Amino acid sequence: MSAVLEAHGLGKRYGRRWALRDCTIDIPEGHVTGLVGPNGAGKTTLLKLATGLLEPTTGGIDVLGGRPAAGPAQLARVGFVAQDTPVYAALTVAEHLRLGARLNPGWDAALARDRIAALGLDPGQRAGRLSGGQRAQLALTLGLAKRPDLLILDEPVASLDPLARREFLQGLMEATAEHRLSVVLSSHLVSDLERTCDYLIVLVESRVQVIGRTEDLLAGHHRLTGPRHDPAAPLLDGQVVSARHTERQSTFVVHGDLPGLGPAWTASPLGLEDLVLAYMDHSRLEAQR
Ligand SMILES: Nc1ncnc2c1ncn2[C@@H]1O[C@H](COP(=O)(O)OP(=O)(O)OP(=O)(O)O)[C@@H](O)[C@H]1O
Repeated sequence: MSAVLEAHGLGKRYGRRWALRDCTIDIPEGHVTGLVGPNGAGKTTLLKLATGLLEPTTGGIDVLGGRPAAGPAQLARVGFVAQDTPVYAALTVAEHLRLGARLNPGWDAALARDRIAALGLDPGQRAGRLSGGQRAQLALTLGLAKRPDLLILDEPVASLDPLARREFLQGLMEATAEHRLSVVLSSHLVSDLERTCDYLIVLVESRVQVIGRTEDLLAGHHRLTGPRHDPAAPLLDGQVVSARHTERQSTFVVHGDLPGLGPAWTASPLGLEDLVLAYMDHSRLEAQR
């Protein structure tokens, strides 16, 4: 299966500060990939490198087997909805669709029209008068009607209320199921991605912490809980993602095969949010510095 996005040793520096470092990524086609990380982690930088809006300082990145924005054919295959869902405030919804038709060779006019109708948007309404959620939906419609092979969305739901968020992500999932489409979607909220994404990248402090299919990641991580300072504590060489201790108890998030556990220890599965939080754990990041 070919990669929609492949990066090796990718880095981007602004002045003396690295926004992205040593980034090695391989995303196979056909996935909805969640790019998760706190504010300032480097998510937008990675997405801009993928769309050719930025040039790498180190390493390289291929998108759909070619250099980002290498030419008209490559540009037509990648859709990008930037942060804050940019639309033209003075143009109406219908004018946006006409502009999309003029700018994109593979424009699917029926898809755009039907989606706008299904959303109940008034074609004569100026985009500046739409709500944040409606603007996001308009921007998503423009991205989908371009009929790209890869759609890149930078924090598309950040400004939406929970209901609008759910509707937006639902619309995105339906669209990806209907048209053969890979999606990379950034967010700093894991709960948004739990239902939507089947591939995950956790990016913290400019570095990729973990990447893979969500079901493999969830199957390959456990929470271990047991007594603190236990001489019979499990051997966890190199497996610990995060460690928390109270006076009496230790809790570890570990990856890989479960070690042998003494009777005082329990292992339990992790949810996606716990997994992401473990990789964001501050003490883990301290150790990387
Ligand atoms: N044009 C720029 N000039 C200098 N530094 C920048 C520039 N753009 C981003 N940075 C820095 O690079 C780092 C990564 O920024 P980036 O926007 O990629 O993060 P992010 O994960 O998308 O954050 P957010 O969730 O807040 O959007 C930050 O420390 C940011 O301050």
